Amino acid sequence: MKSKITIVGVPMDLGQRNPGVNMGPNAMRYAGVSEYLEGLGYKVTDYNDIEIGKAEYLEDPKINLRNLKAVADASETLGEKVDSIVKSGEFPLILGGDHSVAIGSLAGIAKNYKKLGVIWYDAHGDLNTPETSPSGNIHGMPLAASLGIGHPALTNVLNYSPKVKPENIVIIGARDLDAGERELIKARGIKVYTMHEIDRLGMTRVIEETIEYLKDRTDGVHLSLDLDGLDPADAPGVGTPVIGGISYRESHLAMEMLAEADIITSADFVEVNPILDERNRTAVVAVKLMGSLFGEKLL
Ligand SMILES: NC(=[NH2+])NCCC[C@H](N)C(=O)O
Repeated sequence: MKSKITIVGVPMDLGQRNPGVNMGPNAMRYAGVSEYLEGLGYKVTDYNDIEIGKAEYLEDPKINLRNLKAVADASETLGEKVDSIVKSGEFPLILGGDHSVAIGSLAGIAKNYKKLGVIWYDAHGDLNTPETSPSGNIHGMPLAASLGIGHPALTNVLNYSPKVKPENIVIIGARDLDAGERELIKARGIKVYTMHEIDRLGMTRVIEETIEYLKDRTDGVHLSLDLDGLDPADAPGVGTPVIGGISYRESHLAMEMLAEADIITSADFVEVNPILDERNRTAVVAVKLMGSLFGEKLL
């Protein structure tokens, strides 16, 4: 793991409809993210928040993409920032914001790798396109966009596409996949550990297999962790909760094993919504998971 971490806050809430997720970065700051990681021996710089535009008051009803322009603009800004962080040899830690922020993070990160791997830790696949999306919410589309599937304003951030290849992706925690997403997963051969596999195999084996799968085929691995991957009992402050999720402890185990294998080169933690939370619990969970990801030991 790199010894310097640069935090970028992305107060993005335009990729979905719940107000409050724009406060996610500050919720994690309030939970002490910088101090916590500094306590583990890292040099942490908080770049503060990138600028997010306004929700669109004039939407094009013909395209099923809410706030397309503002999300695309923010993705460009974030992409450039993240690219420069990677180039200066630091670990980019992106704090969301809704999951549409991953479009920008992946744009900036993937520029620096030939075969970037992605672990998508999430209840959802986020593999929708304007054609398949039941909601028009862009936070349900970032993984598809990064594969080069969807609207050009989202697939071509930083002027290249795709950012990742389907065979370099592992989705962990899926339990709410739309019909179009299931088709895409099958058609592109994306590796998915649904809750069913996690229950059957146990998290230990899921992560062992994930590491084994990604280790040789990739030259860097981005972890995109949506707090709704966890069970809402452990992470209630999210906009699209789905029951039957990954437990708090299983998630720590996953982070601990990833730390031990030392394969993660960048990360985003997204969808923390303090309005929907209970006394900032979900942000605290996020920060603790980061601790394990960055090597905190129980003993
Ligand atoms: N990152 C998220 N929380 N995504 C939720 C997506 C929900 C649903 N599949 C949609 O596309 O609208």
